[in-house]
Amino acid sequence: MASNGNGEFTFANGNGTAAVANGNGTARNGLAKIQTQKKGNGMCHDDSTPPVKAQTIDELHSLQKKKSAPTTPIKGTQGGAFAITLSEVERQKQQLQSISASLASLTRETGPKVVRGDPAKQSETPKVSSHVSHHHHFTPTISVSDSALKFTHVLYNLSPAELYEQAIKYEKGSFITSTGALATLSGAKTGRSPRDKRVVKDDTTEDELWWGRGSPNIEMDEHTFMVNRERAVDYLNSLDKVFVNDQFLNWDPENRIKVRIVSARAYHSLYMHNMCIRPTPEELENFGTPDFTIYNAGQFPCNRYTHYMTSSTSIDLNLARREMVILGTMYAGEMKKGLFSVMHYLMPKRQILSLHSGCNMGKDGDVALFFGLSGTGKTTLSTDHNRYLIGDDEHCWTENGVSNIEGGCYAKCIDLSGEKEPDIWNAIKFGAVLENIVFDEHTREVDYSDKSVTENTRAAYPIEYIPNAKIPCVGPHPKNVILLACDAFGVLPPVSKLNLAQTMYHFISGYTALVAGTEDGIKEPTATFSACFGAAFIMLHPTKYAAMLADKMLKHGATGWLVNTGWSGGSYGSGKRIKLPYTRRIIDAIHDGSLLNAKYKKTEVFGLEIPTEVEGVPSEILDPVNTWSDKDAHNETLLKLAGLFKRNFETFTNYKIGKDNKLTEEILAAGPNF
Ligand SMILES: Nc1ncnc2c1ncn2[C@@H]1O[C@H](COP(=O)(O)OP(=O)(O)O)[C@@H](O)[C@H]1O
Ligand SMILES: C=C(OP(=O)(O)O)C(=O)O
Ligand SMILES: [Ca+2]
Ligand SMILES: [Mn+2]
Repeated sequence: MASNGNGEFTFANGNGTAAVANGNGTARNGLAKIQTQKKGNGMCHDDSTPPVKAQTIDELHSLQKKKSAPTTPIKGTQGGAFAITLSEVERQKQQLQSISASLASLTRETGPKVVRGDPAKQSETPKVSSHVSHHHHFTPTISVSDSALKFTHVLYNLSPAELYEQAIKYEKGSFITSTGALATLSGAKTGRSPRDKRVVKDDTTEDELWWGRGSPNIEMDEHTFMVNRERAVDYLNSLDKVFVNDQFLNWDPENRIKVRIVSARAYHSLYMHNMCIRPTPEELENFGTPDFTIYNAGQFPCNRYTHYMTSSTSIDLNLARREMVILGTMYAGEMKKGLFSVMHYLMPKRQILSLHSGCNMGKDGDVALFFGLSGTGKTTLSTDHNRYLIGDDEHCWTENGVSNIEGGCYAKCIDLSGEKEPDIWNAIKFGAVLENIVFDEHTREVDYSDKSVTENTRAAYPIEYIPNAKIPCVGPHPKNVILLACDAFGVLPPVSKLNLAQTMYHFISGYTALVAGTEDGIKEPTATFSACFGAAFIMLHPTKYAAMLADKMLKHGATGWLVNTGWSGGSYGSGKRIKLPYTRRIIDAIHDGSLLNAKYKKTEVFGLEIPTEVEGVPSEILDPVNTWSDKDAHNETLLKLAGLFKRNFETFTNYKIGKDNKLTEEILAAGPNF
């Protein structure tokens, strides 16, 4: 090695001849020239790029992360860096105390000690906060349990990127797909467990809620709730770390609910980050005490020796305590739909109607609601490239119009295709959670047709991932109320115009059909009736919601429609599902008003008004009987379904709907006649 006199060194190459630098920095023999320069201190430096401003690797790594911009100081503190620091410290302390109170055992006097941050990052000096009961002052005694000595690390409102890192590092089954979504597994449960959803029956709820036959509210007592709550809290505190999300529900600022979700998995934290409304830094600063708290200890089972427990899963709602406990299921939809149940209790108390529906708005401000049970098309049809998306699943209807309860969408993605549903397809990118999908182990490309894990594969993404989402997610009073039924019998028309009594009849019935093959033992289409198209989530008697809907539809002149997104040309097995583009044409014709003034005829048995023509849809499919080759089979199936409707409605014949008997009588008469 020799200096050439101007600070450059040349290296001898392999065959003993010196490589000579040429003018443009490349050695003549093709090897890159290594340039160095003599500095004042006589040491050698590579000056092709400015030197890094670090002396050690640790220092270098510390340069990589910039401190997040300081959030604005709490109102009332005067400017100056010192004041900001103080209030920031005080605010963080209050926040930790609030979380500590959430996680406190209700039987032990002290603990847990909560500390902010990842336990893996030892360098962070812990800001500890320990919950001390109001009744006792903390004095260490021998009765202090180990759990009171242990830190609970809290990962508070992490960003999607941080949650990705947590999931990938610590949760088996977490992967990044080729489009940047986080693929996860929800474990043994890949759908909701309605038979394990319990509600505390106390003096108040006994009178207020819907109990008994048909009701989704399976009773439990206060004590059993506390047993399960303690089990969940102890489990969460035994972990290295827990995730805490403080977020909002409902885009209507007057009726916004503050929710806290304490969970054990980054997957659950990211899911709720996407599904609830995300607070701004300022809103988070002034968050205070949550209105409702979820303890998600889903990995941990409930104790079968506990009273009322009938399986290892229990989803427990205590309205008085404003708490929900989840044991024995990691299906994320329990959290979303659990909070929806809470809204179905809180909102009607304020004369606000809560709706299990999608909602979108046209360019001219016309709003449509899409009611329907799981898989009937709420998400698919409310996500419409020509309209503004207000929300895909949960809404409120107030004196002022509609508002979305959530901040995200939860789409079924079995057989999802980019051509048919481009907006949902494109929303599955960085930040989106993909549950139980199957992907290529090398390319990480998702195979949406693969049902190996479950048929109920799902994508959860923030609503702003849909390009024409309406933010804030509110709109004026609905013009059209569309009831979706996926009729696997193939006898309901693709579209019917309903009068108010019919709308109420079908709303209370809440019909859809499960198809054979999805559940063991189901050999033919099975009718499901779920009052208000969401019996699993309502808390009051269905007639309460129905009366409110009738009232609002009448007042605002909304038109009801029944749309069959299910089978045509025969039942499941012989017929086919109605093509999505046809359903979309029908929905377009409802939105643009053309269907309101079309020519109609009345069907037999159900007495439904069906149009004779819809633009872009073959006219022969509009009356189902035309599509069946075996007319006798059609008539038989039609009567069979009508019978099921009748039998289901018997439960409601003794109830009055609304203030006058006239509406009740009209609704009873609006069902099938035969
Ligand atoms: N004609 C149709 N109308 C609506 N959805 C259809 C139709 N045919 C097939 N589908 C499929 O049915 C599913 C509807 O699911 P989704 O919109 O998520 O329902 P929901 O939100 O009501 O649970 C989607 O996978 C969609 O692609
Ligand atoms: C999450 C759910 O909602 P939907 O199927 O209506 O989208 C569910 O029912 O579990
Ligand atoms: Ca549903
Ligand atoms: Mn949906």
